[in-house]
Amino acid sequence: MSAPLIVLVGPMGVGKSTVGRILAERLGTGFRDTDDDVVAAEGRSISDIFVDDGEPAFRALEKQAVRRALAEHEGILALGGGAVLDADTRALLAGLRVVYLSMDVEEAVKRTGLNAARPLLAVNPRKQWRELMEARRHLYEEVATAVVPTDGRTPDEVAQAVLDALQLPAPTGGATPGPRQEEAMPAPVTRIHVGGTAGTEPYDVLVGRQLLGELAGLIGTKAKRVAVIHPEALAETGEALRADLAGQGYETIAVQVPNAEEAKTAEVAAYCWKALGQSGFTRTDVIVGVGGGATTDLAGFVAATWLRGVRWIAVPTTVLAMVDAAVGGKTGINTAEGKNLVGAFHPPAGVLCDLAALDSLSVNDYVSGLAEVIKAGFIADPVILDLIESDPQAARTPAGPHTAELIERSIRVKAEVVSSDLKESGLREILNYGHTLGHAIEKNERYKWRHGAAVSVGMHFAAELGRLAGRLDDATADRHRTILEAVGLPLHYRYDQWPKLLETMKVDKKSRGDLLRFIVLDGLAKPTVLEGPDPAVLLAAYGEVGE
Ligand SMILES: NC(=O)c1ccc[n+]([C@@H]2O[C@H](COP(=O)([O-])OP(=O)(O)OC[C@H]3O[C@@H](n4cnc5c(N)ncnc54)[C@H](O)[C@@H]3O)[C@@H](O)[C@H]2O)c1
Ligand SMILES: O=C(O)C(=O)C[C@@H](O)[C@H](O)[C@H](O)COP(=O)(O)O
Repeated sequence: MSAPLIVLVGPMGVGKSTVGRILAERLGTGFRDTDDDVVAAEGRSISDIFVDDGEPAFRALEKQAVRRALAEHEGILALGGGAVLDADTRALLAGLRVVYLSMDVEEAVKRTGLNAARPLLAVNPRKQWRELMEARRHLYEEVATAVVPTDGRTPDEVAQAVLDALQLPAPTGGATPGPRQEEAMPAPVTRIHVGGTAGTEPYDVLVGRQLLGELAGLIGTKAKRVAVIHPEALAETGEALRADLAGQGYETIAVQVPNAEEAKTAEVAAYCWKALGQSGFTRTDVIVGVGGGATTDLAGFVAATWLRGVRWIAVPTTVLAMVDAAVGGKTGINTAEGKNLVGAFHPPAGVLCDLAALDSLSVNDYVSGLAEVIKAGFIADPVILDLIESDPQAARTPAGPHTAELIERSIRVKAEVVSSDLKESGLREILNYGHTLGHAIEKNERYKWRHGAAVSVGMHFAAELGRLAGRLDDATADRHRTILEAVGLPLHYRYDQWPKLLETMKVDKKSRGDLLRFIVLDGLAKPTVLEGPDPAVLLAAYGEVGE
């Protein structure tokens, strides 16, 4: 992976571009400016972007431009004045030679004045400058390996001061080697392969950080248009992705859909189809679904149905979507009669699980995703259960010591199953552990419960059913309660709702005619099907769950 030789940060007007060009010339390397990148990608000035779209929109574009430039550029890189406001950007600068070019307020007002090309200083420059610097100075200092004052110096003198501060001699020929290359190691990426079955293409699930650079490669060169479908909560991310892809030459649209289950409706699917139709989306074009499982289920379904199937890429941003929803090609929407009743098997062309996305999840949504992780533990990989039980509190946050391992292990479980049975003709049914009752609870709650919470209650029920049916030992059945409770997932639901839940379970996708079918365990990691259980056993199992 490449890294810039020197990164220049500092306030607007300090001379990063002028000094950067001089440094590039002296060091025999190239110069790049992320503000220029944004302007080129958008075809508008920065002032216009601020005025038309607002500062948050500009910051999102800037963040993508910085990320891309850091990954691609080996010379001198100047960042926009506010780039360091973003915590992810600051993290990306760790280990690089970063020089903060500073200047005092008098010099700043002299240099910037009422320059309309600098939108943040358009009114009362002296006061605004002070406020800006109060907010930013410590951030420049945080990322800098050297601070070089520019007051009273010519650009040539500043460039020399930078070389002196970094102890970099200007070479007599050729470029100076990149900075501390052994320290700027690429972040590890795990690649989990999903085999193609039933005439579908194989694909990979990538787990790591800074993965969005992989997107264009997955979209490929045959696509002319890309539609980024994202939920309201990820408006900034969706727009940043769209702008990044636009900067790479694709015609792009961002399609914002409601958060969570409200997106999984025929009306929202129709809204997406309309957006595709109006943009002239053809069979070679590509949909990117970025968001939680509800969004990836919808985006995949829209991809499956538009022109009878176009390629799509999943960018899951919740634990649940990474470990389950985005992998395996089950796409769909809900109807008034039940969960996921309309859908298609339509695998993605690739899945990018960028673990950094998890940092903005609410605890509730993070923990909800653990239900599917725990499911993978009970049906196939008990090491998952051991890891969670070793510190359940730590497992509740993305900062926990086993986050990446838990996610990767769960994806491997899913990948192995769907690689051999895409269309759920047998083995795949085991992934529905806890879902028969779980889906009925979701419907009963009009989808106000998170899927993971409902599946948690459903797994408790399945464990009790397995125990009462004489299949599951007490220790493993009890382990369901302790682990689910330890991470803060629910075990119980309203007892009086049983008749309604039973009715809904009759239209579960595993039912055959009037025969109810459940996934239960014959023992730890030994899932099996329980067909047509005695109604009295069902009720007794629910007796343990109902309250
Ligand atoms: N297709 C499958 O195989 C499969 C498997 C499991 C679950 N699912 C489906 O997945 C859905 C549940 O997915 P989920 O638990 O991810 O919920 P979700 O998609 O409803 O997301 C939960 C909330 O988090 C928001 N969000 C998403 N990413 C965020 C982020 N990084 N930061 C902040 N907020 C963020 C969403 O907008 C939403 O409001 C259900 O519809 C379920 O049926 C499908
Ligand atoms: O991938 C599967 O197969 C699953 O069953 C995974 C489940 O966790 C997921 O909730 C899935 O959407 C359920 O599918 P459904 O066919 O029961 O609607």
